[in-house]
Formats: sequence, C-alpha cells, structure tokens
Amino acid sequence: MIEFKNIQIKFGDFTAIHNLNLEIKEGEFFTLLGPSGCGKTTTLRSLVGFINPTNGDILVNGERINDIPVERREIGMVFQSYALFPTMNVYENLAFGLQLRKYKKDEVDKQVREIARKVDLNEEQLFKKVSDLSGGQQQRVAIARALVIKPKILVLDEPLSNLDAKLRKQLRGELKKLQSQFGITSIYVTHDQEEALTMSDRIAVFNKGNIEQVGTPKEIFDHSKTEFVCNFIGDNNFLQPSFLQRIKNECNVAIDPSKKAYIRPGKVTTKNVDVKKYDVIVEGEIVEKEYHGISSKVIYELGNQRIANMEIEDNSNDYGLGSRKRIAFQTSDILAY
Ligand SMILES: Nc1ncnc2c1ncn2[C@@H]1O[C@H](COP(=O)(O)OP(=O)(O)OP(=O)(O)O)[C@@H](O)[C@H]1O
Repeated sequence: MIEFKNIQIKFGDFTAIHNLNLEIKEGEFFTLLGPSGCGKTTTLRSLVGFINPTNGDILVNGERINDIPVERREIGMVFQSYALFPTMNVYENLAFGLQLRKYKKDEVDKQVREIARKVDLNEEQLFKKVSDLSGGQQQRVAIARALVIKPKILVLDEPLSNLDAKLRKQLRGELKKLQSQFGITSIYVTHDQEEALTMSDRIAVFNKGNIEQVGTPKEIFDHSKTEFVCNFIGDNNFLQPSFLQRIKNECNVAIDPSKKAYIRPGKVTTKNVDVKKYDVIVEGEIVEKEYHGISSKVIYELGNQRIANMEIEDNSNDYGLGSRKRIAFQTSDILAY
C-alpha cells in the first residue's frame, strides 16, 4: 500500500536518509524503530508531506504522492505532544476536522460521539477543556481526533512517550485494539524496543539513516540480521571467544569462535536440562540474582564467561548465590556475526 522507493533525504550537506526502500502493506501496524537521530521521524514526515525527499518516490496504492500537499494526503497524525487546541473542549477538538470537511451538524455530532465511545471518552469528558484532562486522556483525544476523519493512513510519532510507565502499557493495548478494529494502515515511530515488539505486525530497524532489518517482531528478535539489531533489540549475553572454543571442544558443536556471538537470556535454561533437547550443557555458579517479580534474572559464572537467564519465580527457584546448576541452550539459538 505504501512504498518508499530509493528515498534520500538531505538537510544541507547532511544526509539523514541514504537510500530507503520499504513497502508497508494494507492494514499493517508497522513500526519504525531505532535510536535517537537515526531518521525515523524524518521518514515519517516525508510520508506526511512535511519534508520533500531529495531523491526517490513515495507511492500510496501505486500513486506517486511526492507532490501532493499535506492536507490532501488523507493521513491522520498523532504526535508525542498532543497538539490539541487547548482552549477548545474535547468535543470541539474532535469536531474540528469534520467541520473543516463541511460535514453537516448532525453528522458531525454522530461521528464525534461514535469515536468518543470507541476510545473510552465519556459524556462528561467530552465537554471538558482539553487542558483539564490528564496526559493519558489528552492522548486518547488526539488519537480520536486523528481517527474521526477516517484517514487512509495513521501515523504516530512516539505518541506514548510523555506518559508514565503504567499508562503507557495500558494505552499500548488500547491503541493496538483500535488499530485492528479500524483496520487502518498505521506507521508507528518509537525508540522503545518493547513497545515495538509488543505492538507491531512488522518492524523496520533504523541505524544512521539506513534500515538494518525489516521483519516480524519474532524474526527481528530471534534472527537479528546484524550485530546492531541484535544489541538494540532486547537483552543479550555476549559469548567470549574462549567460551565458544570451550563449548566447541566440550560439547562437540559446530560453531566459529572467531565470530561475535550472542545468546538471549530467554534461550538459556536450567529446567529440564537434557542432552536430547540441548546441544550445549555447562555447569555454572550463581553470582547474581535480580528479582523482577514474576521472574528473576539470574547470572551464572562459568570461568571467565557470565551468562544471564530469566527464571520464573514458581517456588522451585529458591537456590541462592553460590549454588551450582547445569545451564543449557541450543547452538541454533546463538546469533553470530
Ligand atoms: N530540519 C532539519 N534540519 C537539519 N537536520 C535535521 C532536520 N530534521 C532532522 N535532522 C537531522 O536528521 C537526523 C535524523 O533525525 P530524526 O528526527 O529523523 O531522528 P529520529 O530517529 O526520529 O530521532 P528521535 O527519536 O530523537 O526523534 C538527525 O541527525 C537530525 O539532527
């Protein structure tokens, strides 16, 4: 549905986007993920029409939109700062886009009430001034305002990053539900890998103006294509060359100790350690435990190698520092570069 073809974006001598090629499918929740300054917002702004690419084409349903002005691109937008009209009440904020499009008064009323219901804004909140609402409520209004005009595409630039952790998690779920209810093609910008993994159908991981990998959350996490992606997405154990050499000899596995290798804590286990299931089994000593509530992060020392894993706190997990346990993983879960 959306295609970026050979997109280059320069600001003076600085190239923010080098040569972007990306296809986003109809109805997808697609996330642009990467560290600060890697070009996510710039890419999004070029789709919306705030920035003109120096080179390349942006297509929506096969039609080149580079020269179409912002207001005719039919894109709903939600930003980190809610960008609502502070002196208007919620109702007026939601009605604004519809009035601009010359909807009749009773149609405006119907649409405003319908969208308010969908985003859980009640009658009382509808007639409050937006400045009297909490951050989470204001962001709900901003999302409703973007959706009420029934755009073809919804873009969201770090919409949850001003909210506290609990609200962010709650709104994440609500936003994802709304997106699938509406079936609207959505492009979401974030630097938060957990947000990207939990919400997206697919993710593009950006680094310094280039895309390093495009894939589903599972593909990106389990099969990170580059060392950058591997380190940016989630926790990791870096495996020392000497440790790789040791398991190559002791466990008789085919690995290349000269490569940079990592294993994710979630792929390391101490439960049901069985040679039929795991090709690497080594003994380690618990040197650190970090309690996370449902699970604990446990760090094992094996010579000069430390390996962390996550263990569910299910009462069987009562061994302390200094205990020795067998830990196991599969070489096929090692990410090597
Ligand atoms: N109008 C501009 N003029 C000059 N440089 C710009 C402009 N807009 C962005 N840049 C530069 O382009 C690069 C990419 O910026 P962009 O805002 O796209 O990053 P980002 O990945 O969205 O980061 P963040 O998460 O911090 O918003 C940065 O180095 C930024 O300084």
